[in-house]
Amino acid sequence: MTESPAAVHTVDLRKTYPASGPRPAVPAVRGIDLNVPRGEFFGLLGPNGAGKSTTIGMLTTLVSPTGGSAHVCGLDVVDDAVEIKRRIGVVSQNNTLDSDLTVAENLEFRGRYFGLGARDARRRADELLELFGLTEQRSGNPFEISGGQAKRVMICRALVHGPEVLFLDEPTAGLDPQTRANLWDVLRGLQAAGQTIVLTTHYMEEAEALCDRVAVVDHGEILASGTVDELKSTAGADTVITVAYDAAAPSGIRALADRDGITKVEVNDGQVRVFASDPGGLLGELVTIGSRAGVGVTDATQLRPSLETVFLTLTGRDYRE
Ligand SMILES: Nc1ncnc2c1ncn2[C@@H]1O[C@H](COP(=O)(O)OP(=O)(O)OP(=O)(O)O)[C@@H](O)[C@H]1O
Repeated sequence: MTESPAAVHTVDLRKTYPASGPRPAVPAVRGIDLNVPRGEFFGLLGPNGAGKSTTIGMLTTLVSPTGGSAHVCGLDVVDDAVEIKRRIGVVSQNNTLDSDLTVAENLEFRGRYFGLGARDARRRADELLELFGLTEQRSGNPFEISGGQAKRVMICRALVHGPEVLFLDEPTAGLDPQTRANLWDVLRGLQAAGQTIVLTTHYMEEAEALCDRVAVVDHGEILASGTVDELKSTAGADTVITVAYDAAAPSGIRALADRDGITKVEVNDGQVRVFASDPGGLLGELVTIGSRAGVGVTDATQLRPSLETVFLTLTGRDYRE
């Protein structure tokens, strides 16, 4: 038996948006290699402007690459765009439901577009609406329901034709925490049923909560990829303590770098950042070292190992900067 091709495979994938008037060309994606096997829940994680939407745009055939190659279900995103569209479902960031149609009609029309007969399209729409707890909204206008419900309708619409890969661009951006948690449950359920899912997110905790594997993207490049646990252990298993002093950091601070359990100490004027595999008592010590030198602490944070500390370790920048 031949193995079916990977859900997503890219080699040195690139996109440079051309210059326009005074605006210079934008190298949004700068050589990305991805391999997403079937059945996986894969996440592209990065801050705003990292190139996530552009990457997903190329994989879903909406944006044409300017370099490298990308295959989805073994098909080339440039040469086989029509066939790829039949094999994938796409949920974009904004509400793209048709306001002239009811919620159910949005799904039925999509079903008809993909070749289902009227009765099958209606049955499929009803099935999905029930599965997603949207039966009560079936006759409503898709712009008169909550943001979370609209997102669920968009996911239903993307699933009408039974796509092999579901792409979601920032599915929970702008949703409140409860709605986000509900949507996470929906997505987990889909994966448990065998759906391959590729999502983009700028929420660390979303990638951690959902994804089997994650690629951390910044400035159009992959900084690191792997399971969340792999990322934490290879790229930043450290707790990161940041302390702001009210004057230049005391000179004794740098000596901490020689101690077991401390990976790195960064001093930037009054701000000190300590990366530690064993952070026990360290925060108190940073305060004490300061007060001995007559320097007070104005702010202190301690981040436990997470994708956030991974990002900090990889880029030297706070994730939300
Ligand atoms: N159509 C376009 N024309 C020119 N530049 C663009 C276009 N679309 C995106 N860009 C630029 O490409 C870079 C990457 O943008 P992209 O939207 O892919 O990032 P992102 O990680 O998805 O961020 P966000 O979550 O904010 O959408 C940014 O600098 C952005 O301004």
